[in-house]
Amino acid sequence: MTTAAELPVIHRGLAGVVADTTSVSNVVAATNSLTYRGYAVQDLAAHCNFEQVAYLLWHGELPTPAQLLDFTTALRPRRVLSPGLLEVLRLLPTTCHPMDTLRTAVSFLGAEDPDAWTADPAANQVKAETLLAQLPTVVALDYRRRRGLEPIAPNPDLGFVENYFTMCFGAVPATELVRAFETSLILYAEHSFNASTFTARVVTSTLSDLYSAITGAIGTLKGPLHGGANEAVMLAMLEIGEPAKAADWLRGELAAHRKVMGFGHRVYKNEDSRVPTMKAALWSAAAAVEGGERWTAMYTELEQTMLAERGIWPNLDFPTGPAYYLMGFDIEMFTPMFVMARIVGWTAHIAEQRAHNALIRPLSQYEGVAQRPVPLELATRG
Ligand SMILES: CC(=O)SCCNC(=O)CCNC(=O)[C@H](O)C(C)(C)COP(=O)(O)OP(=O)(O)OC[C@H]1O[C@@H](n2cnc3c(N)ncnc32)[C@H](O)[C@@H]1OP(=O)(O)O
Ligand SMILES: O=C([O-])CC(=O)C(=O)O
Repeated sequence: MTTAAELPVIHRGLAGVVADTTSVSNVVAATNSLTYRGYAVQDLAAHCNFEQVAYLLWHGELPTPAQLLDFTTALRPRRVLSPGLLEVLRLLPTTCHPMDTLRTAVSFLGAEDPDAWTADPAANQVKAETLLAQLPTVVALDYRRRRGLEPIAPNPDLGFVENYFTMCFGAVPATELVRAFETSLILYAEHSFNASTFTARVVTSTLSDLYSAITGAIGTLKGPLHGGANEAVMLAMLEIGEPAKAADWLRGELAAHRKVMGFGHRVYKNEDSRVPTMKAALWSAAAAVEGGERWTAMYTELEQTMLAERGIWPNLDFPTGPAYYLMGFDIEMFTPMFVMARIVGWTAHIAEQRAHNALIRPLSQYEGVAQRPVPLELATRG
């Protein structure tokens, strides 16, 4: 018989477990810091565009101007979707969540790619870049088809952010909104062993293909305890309606023992390293949109009340929710837009997992009924 002293230590939710090494990014909770390949994310958000950051995460170094030109010249024409994928998207019900559209699109791209199973790092890098190029086209097309609008073709002459806005709305909005969106993509691009990245690494650890890993990661990100929180934040803000009602609403949620989406984090127990940068971007976006101060005022009320009541800080999904709303995006597109950025982190981790693979398979402590025979009266064989 196992004594209490012999029972293994169980790390529910793998909390506090260091599962492997990584050189992609470093989250340091003690100092609220996040670096991508050694660069502070705040620095990257201040000085780089999203395509530069994607290059950095994939290749380990920021691109020289010539490397950046080569990279974007190769990437931008690949935004066009195949006829097969367009047909699949046409067949999807408009009632499904856009994350289901995206998950199905990636799964189909895997089915359509005769080389999907390759183990060649260079071939998988090309696939990662194609996903970065094509996912925004899928999200924008899905947004428009739900409204009965014709798709707007991608424009290879435009940068990532400008092209995405144009495919959605036919125009590029005010500079403050463009900058806020680019900031959100940079901040969302990577965050070490979060649940969706870990999913991608688990799938990859079986030597399955990149599309399967990304399909699993999209399914994981969709949940409201992870990426789905950015949608839940805005739905809550709309339900609250007025900043003056925010504090009472929040106290009511806590009294009812409900989680308040956009607050708390598994790793950061003080402030999420990315929030001050995204909060500043939200404030600047709000100043550029009529009525924007309603959402910044509500942000402040909710943040202050949560800190006073529970000492729990907002996470990145808290400022991105209202920022995306101010940019005019439908709420159900918020998590797909997180995917458009995190595809970079996921595929960087898939490459790293493949390069130093070990099958991911933890143990469990059994607590079910003790071993017993099949009752003879229920036996159908033997
Ligand atoms: C990009 C991202 O994925 S960031 C995360 C986005 N997710 C959310 O915003 C969802 C809301 N937040 C949460 O559910 C949690 O904070 C998580 C899942 C993100 C992290 O949670 P964990 O590390 O597992 O901590 P856990 O959920 O156990 O919380 C610890 C305590 O704080 C409380 N708590 C944590 N977050 C919240 C919250 N958002 N609202 C209310 N209470 C909270 C818990 O109820 C728990 O209290 P208890 O000890 O009295 O039971
Ligand atoms: O790290 C986490 O657990 C969740 C998160 O903030 C992210 O994935 O960006």
